[in-house]
Amino acid sequence: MSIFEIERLIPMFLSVDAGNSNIVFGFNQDQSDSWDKVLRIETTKKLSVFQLERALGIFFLENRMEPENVKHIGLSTVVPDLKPILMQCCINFFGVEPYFINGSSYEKLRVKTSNPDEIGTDLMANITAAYDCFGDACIVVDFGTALTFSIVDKTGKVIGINIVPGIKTAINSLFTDTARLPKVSLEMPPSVLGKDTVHAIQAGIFYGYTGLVRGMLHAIEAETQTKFKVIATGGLSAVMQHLTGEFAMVDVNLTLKGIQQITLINRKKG
Ligand SMILES: Nc1ncnc2c1ncn2[C@@H]1O[C@H](COP(=O)(O)OP(=O)(O)OP(=O)(O)O)[C@@H](O)[C@H]1O
Ligand SMILES: CC(C)(CO)[C@@H](O)C(=O)NCCC(=O)O
Ligand SMILES: [K+]
Repeated sequence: MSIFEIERLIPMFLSVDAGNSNIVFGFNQDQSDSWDKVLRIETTKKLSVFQLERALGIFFLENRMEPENVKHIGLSTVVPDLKPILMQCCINFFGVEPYFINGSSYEKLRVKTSNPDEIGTDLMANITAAYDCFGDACIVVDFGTALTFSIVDKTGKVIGINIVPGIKTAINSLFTDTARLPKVSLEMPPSVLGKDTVHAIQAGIFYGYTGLVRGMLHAIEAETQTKFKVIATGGLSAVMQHLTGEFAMVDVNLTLKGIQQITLINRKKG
């Protein structure tokens, strides 16, 4: 049997994480913990089913993957308008109807929330995967369009959420909401003392967000009198290298994992 024939037999799970900046398609070879095949598509206002199918088609060709191998799909979207487009795209391209994560998806989980219809499904995916990993009091810090903190006690109860403008969102808002400030790249400046406008913004953002994250974690631990395991995720966790000392773990695939876990628990019969 050739390697390609073997690959053809391996069933895959697809987690779709539709956020405000990116739609992430993560492919997982059943139950294993590898998310090495990931397609990111920018979340734009006029995204069509056709555009998504074309992007998937190219990705599958490049990676020598077969749409028929995808047997199960879990879908989380925090952009309501994307739901019908993504559902249709999955049905057309894979012939599979996705499991759509919503406020009723959490009943069988070990984690509990008192606000299932309001909390973002991406945050619940993060929380599910983090608690599955630690089984203890934990905080998920997600560096996405929004910078979020999801706080879980040792019993798995979600005891709080914090939402802050994400790092890129903050940089972009300085550019769009002022007359003279430029759009700057996400780079650590040479010094905290900004000597020109670009460095002034970069230093403000990098040192400011470092302090914000440390300050939030400190305030949460002080108020709850609890020591938490802290796990970071989100594309921008990579640019906050100087914060790694704060985290027990960094896992950029946390949301994809949680989407898979919530889907499999709900799809299991009985
Ligand atoms: N390694 C990286 N280095 C720099 N920027 C990155 C990296 N990976 C992702 N990004 C950018 O970081 C931003 C955040 O990415 P991430 O996928 O965590 O969240 P997002 O999709 O923007 O958030 P949301 O899920 O809220 O839409 C995006 O604008 C993305 O383009
Ligand atoms: C906070 C974001 C934008 C993070 O992606 C998303 O989870 C969301 O839109 N949540 C809804 C509000 C809430 O979680 O309380
Ligand atoms: K995200």
